Amino acid sequence: MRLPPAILGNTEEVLREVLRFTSPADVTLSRYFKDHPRFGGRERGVIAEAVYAVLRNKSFFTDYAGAGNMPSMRKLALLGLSETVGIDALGGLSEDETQFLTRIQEVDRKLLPPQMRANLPTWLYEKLVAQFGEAEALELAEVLNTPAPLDLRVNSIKANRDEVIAELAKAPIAAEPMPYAPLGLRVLKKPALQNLPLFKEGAIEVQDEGSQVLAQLLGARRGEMVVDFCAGAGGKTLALGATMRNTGRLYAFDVSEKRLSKLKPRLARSGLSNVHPVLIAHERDAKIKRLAGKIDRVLVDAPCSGLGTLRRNPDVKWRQRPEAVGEMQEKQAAILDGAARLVKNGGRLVYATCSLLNEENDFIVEQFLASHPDFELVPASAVLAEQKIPLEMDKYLKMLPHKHQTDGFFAAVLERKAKAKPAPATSAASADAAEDDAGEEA
Ligand SMILES: C[S@@+](CC[C@H](N)C(=O)[O-])C[C@H]1O[C@@H](n2cnc3c(N)ncnc32)[C@H](O)[C@@H]1O
Repeated sequence: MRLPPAILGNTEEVLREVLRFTSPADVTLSRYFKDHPRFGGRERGVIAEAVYAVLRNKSFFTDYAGAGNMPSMRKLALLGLSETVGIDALGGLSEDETQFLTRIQEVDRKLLPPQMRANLPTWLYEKLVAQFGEAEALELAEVLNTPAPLDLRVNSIKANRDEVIAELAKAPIAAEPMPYAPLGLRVLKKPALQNLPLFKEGAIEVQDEGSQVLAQLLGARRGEMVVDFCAGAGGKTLALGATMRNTGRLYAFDVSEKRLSKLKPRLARSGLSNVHPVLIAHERDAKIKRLAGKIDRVLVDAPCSGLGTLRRNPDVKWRQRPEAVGEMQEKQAAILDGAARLVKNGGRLVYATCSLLNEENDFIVEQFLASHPDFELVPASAVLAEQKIPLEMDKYLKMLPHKHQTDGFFAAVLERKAKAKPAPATSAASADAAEDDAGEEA
């Protein structure tokens, strides 16, 4: 079905605003749709997808939209729309516009210069090539520039995976179990879920498979004291609460009141009563102090560049600055250090990000281990085996879009060494051992 010709002008209008990069693209789009309430669901979807297509392909599109007399923003809007719905669905195009789109469709994108093919800013392209090598960086970039699938987590407090598949099928919505997350389902199209009883009653939550695996890596158990240090709107908190079978105590800390407030309705739907949201001022807040050394498991899902989520947030690559990565590192190290104080002897601390950059991942963990000799790394491979998750990993969990069809996630499991029992001071040897122990704890 052909789209109304006016949609081109609207896409151009909102695109101009989005490409100023003064706020996240989803925020600008929601504001625009609020100001233009006449759009139906389909039109909103088409405009939003066209804007996202431009963000994903910006290097290539801007290069081709630069030449000629047609205004470049109109060309970008045309390119975004034709990428999403195809040229034939666009009504009222001039001959010039049709010719322009046909010419671009004929370009073999595989022959473009590598960075244009990757559609990444220079600084990021260079970092990814240095880390992965050019061939893999291009493979990664290609997947990062495609829309993410829709993943669900079944809330095991309310239902099991088979029940949810059967219930979705009645809608009818096709969903299949995911390979790594034991409660994960991938929905084959992208239907609206908000009005389904399954959603309203808290039997399902939208959550990327990688995020589900990451929560699982903490290994939270029934009756434990657990802290989700950077809980945000609670994506991982809800998964942890269900893993704990709604027992024990799960503190959800965050410095953002706005984000924590988004956790509240999700919590109400989930049926969990073991979660305690706590607004903290910073990672050394006095509210944290009283829990020092008492917590079994702490998750630090640290604030990061978010570059692992480009499939969902393609504007991030254009909005993020290389200098910001350095600022993030300082914050990440400080939060990890603050959170580590909570962990009891023998307890576990998981440091995680949704970044692809070693600087925010391996580097932060290595720096932490060097300055915290009372912690040691537990290889992710061992924890995944414990959790029966069929993923081949080494020291760290590294979920990658081109390998695992998830967002990019990093996680490291750190364990506070159990304090050795004081040896009876009857011999010189045991006195030496006690002294060594004291040195380690200092
Ligand atoms: C990656 S997001 C967390 C996402 C969340 N865990 C989820 O699964 O939906 C990082 C969070 O860290 C929070 N944050 C930033 N600085 C913090 C600090 N010093 N202490 C605790 N949380 C902090 C941010 O407000 C943000 O919500």
